[in-house]
Amino acid sequence: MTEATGIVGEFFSLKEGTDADLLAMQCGDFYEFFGEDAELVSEELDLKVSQKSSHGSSYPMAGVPLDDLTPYLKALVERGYRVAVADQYETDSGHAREVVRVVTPGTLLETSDADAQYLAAIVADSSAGSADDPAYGLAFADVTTGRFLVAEAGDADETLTELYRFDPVEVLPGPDVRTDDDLLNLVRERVDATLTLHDTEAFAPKRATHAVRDQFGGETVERLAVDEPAVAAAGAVLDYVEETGAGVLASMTRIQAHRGDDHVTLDATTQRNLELTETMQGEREGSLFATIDHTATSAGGRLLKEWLQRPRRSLEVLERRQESVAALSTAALARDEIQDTLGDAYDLARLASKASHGSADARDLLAVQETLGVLPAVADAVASNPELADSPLSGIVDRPDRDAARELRETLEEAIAEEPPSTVTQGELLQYGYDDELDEVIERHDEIKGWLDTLAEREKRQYGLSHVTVDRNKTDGYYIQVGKSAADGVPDHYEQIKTLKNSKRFTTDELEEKEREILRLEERRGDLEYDLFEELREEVATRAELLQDVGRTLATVDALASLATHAAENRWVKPDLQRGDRLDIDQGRHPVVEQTTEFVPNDVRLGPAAGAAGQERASGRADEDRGFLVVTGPNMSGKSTYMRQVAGIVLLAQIGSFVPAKEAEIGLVDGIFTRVGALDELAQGRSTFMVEMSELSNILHTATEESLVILDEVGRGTATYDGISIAWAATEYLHNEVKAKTLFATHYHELTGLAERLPRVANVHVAADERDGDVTFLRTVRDGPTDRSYGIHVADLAGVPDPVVDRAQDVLERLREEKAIEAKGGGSSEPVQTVFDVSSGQFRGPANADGGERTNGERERSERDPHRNASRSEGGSRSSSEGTSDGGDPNETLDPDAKRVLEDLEDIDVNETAPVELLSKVQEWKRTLEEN
Ligand SMILES: Nc1ncnc2c1ncn2[C@@H]1O[C@H](COP(=O)(O)OP(=O)(O)OP(=O)(O)O)[C@@H](O)[C@H]1O
Repeated sequence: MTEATGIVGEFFSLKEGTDADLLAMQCGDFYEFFGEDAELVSEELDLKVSQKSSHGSSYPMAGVPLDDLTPYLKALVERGYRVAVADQYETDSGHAREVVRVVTPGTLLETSDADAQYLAAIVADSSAGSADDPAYGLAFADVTTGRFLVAEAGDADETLTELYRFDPVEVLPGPDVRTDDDLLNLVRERVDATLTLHDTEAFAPKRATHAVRDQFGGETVERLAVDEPAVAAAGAVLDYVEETGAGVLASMTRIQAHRGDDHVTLDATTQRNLELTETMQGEREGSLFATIDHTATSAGGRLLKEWLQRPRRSLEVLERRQESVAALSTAALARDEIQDTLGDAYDLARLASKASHGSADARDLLAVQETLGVLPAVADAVASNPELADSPLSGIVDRPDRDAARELRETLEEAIAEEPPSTVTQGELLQYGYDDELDEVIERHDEIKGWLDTLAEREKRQYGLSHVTVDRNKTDGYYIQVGKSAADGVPDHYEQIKTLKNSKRFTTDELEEKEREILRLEERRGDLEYDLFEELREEVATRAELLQDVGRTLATVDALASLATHAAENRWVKPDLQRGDRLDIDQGRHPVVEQTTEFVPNDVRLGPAAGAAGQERASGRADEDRGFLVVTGPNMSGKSTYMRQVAGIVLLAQIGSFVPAKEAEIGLVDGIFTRVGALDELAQGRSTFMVEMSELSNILHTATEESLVILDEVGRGTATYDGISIAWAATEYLHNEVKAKTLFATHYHELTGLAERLPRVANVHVAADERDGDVTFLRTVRDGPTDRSYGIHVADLAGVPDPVVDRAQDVLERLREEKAIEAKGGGSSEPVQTVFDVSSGQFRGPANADGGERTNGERERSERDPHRNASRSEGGSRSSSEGTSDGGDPNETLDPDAKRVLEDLEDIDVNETAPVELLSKVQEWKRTLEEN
């Protein structure tokens, strides 16, 4: 195919010169795809394929009109393709074509998504970190807004954390990273980004440093104070943006270092577990962000999301935000007014990028003008409310150069027409009075237009004609149309051009001359306006930094007003932020669950007691220093919700938000770490236990004394004894070595004993009430451990058939009575594991585990109440009601499926089976019983 000549040959040779997946080549008024590209595009976008013959061969061809390329490009890039665009231009000898741009996920400007669209680069730093786990330098650029950041990560985990936080759409791995399959696989797994191999030389430190200096100024590298790999990553990103021809370098006006130290560490797992921006099921609805987002603008929403993903550690920064939120939450009317005003604002940072790229049209500049006008309106609203005027908001609205913003707004106001068209080549973009030459053209144009508008009237009067109209169309140009009845009476100088059913069309020399002039003027006006508009657009592009400043200010006010709205509408309070270890939340609630549930508030207290009388709430012991809470309670009681609520409140406090509580004192944390159930990973085919342990390992390595750690059922991915041992050891380590504030929910009641041994460990439990076999969840957290798990009750609630529930109850009671786990061998001081032989209902010691004499447990199963099953049979399943009223062996009367389930149940060794496995067993039994 590559031997094709002519236009197809040109296509293939241009395609060969680019590493893009697809090429769209301009051919006159169309962009065409040929060969395989045509087939692929037609499949993806439902385009019609035709055949193009070229020198005896035929090639598939698909095309889109010139002006329609953008939506097709967008759709292809969003499907992960990189698309090269070749434009046609005139030469002395005809046409030539050249690739002017490669559009990729990270360089697509035409996005309709409000989220940031980061392009990232990762460079390994083998001089730092260990040889097999080096440090990394990272750069993130959002071409749609011009935002540019560099960051450093100590190891691969931190790299993934940053990637997850910025959620890039395209990643450029540096030369060393390309060969690191483990890291690349993790990147692929964690972020939904296209991986692009960009020219290795662009990552070379010298070249990259040059690029960074050229773009951001001579002192940049020193100012950023980051190591070479981060600069290399930034340089590679700049090079890539330039090479792909996105043309937005002008809007990249600033580079900032994103420092982990300024932010709360939130590893990728924690961001996911806390459902910050999407739920575990991947839905936006139900996430913390969706719950608290009341922003009026897309830039405000983007900023609020960024705050959630990057909570702060600086008390000063947070207190400033809090003060603004506090002022806005009480000044309800002013807040409404500000939010209304913000409703008129457009996304200035994105408009600045479009102006730099040269794709902004007159409506975009009008949007810039209108949005610049929002700033003084917001500033006035702030100034005229004493509470807001006294808050840090006054400083925020004064931060951009307000005079420069006003001047640019006035320039645009004088220039842009009130309702400009979306095309920029056909005039009517600019106002009268903006340019003398243009004014002359407009005046002359208006004059002729006036002459044309009154021509019909004049002709009627002068020649006594009725039914005369003057109009214009593409084929006839301007014409005088006369009704049939009057058409015979037209003067001689009328020249007939067309006969219609009820009328005739004429022209005159004078009309033709005016037509020529008006066409000439229109063309002149189009050219002149385009030139003037381009100058104006360039002027706007040079003010990119100002636009970004104003955009950021409006977004900040929007995000703060959103926090204030949520606080006011949901009775949230301002937390008292402090340095130190205290965490004292009075009647806290879960920020998301409280929206849909009658929520029972709960207290939490961790860290040193204040000693004041008021601190006796949660524990009743004001003097203790508790740093580690073991949270027990029945299944479904609310343990996870309680712990997530604590993490959520701390996180909200550290973005400057109010929190769902009656009162809260919060010692700032440097990181929030969570490890919660990993059932979701099972679906991805990873070992649950392996995932659980690597997450635990990460926490034990990374958390510090100032961190908050949430562990939900660590150890349940393995057999009970292993699980308990791991949970026990992890608790000791977190308590003694790491000293992080920790909440640990567990079903291992053995762990509650740790409170006796470790001074800062305390037990709390989520209470449930059991009366006559019915369990009521109270959702209240109380001090002390719980004694039971009520798991069987939950199995019952979930619809597990009665015989299974009853049998489980039976086994449980026996285990309790016989204290199986605590049993000791006869006379020996060594603990001996005892096996409960479910078929005989007896306990056996290890020596005779194969069926010998029993050493523990005297009571025979037959001694037990044989009617137990019958007592639950009312309304129960068929097998239970058939079974047990005659006092014989209940199993005898069961059908074969139910028997098989019971046999299975008997075979299973509860202590040596992972809970997850048990759960799937129960599901299998349930299915078997339901099917018959
Ligand atoms: N304080 C509360 N007020 C009202 N509803 C609550 C409260 N806490 C939890 N719930 C609700 O109770 C249900 C169970 O909560 P959760 O999942 O936290 O229980 P759990 O004890 O962690 O369960 P398991 O041990 O089975 O994992 C959820 O539907 C939750 O919305």
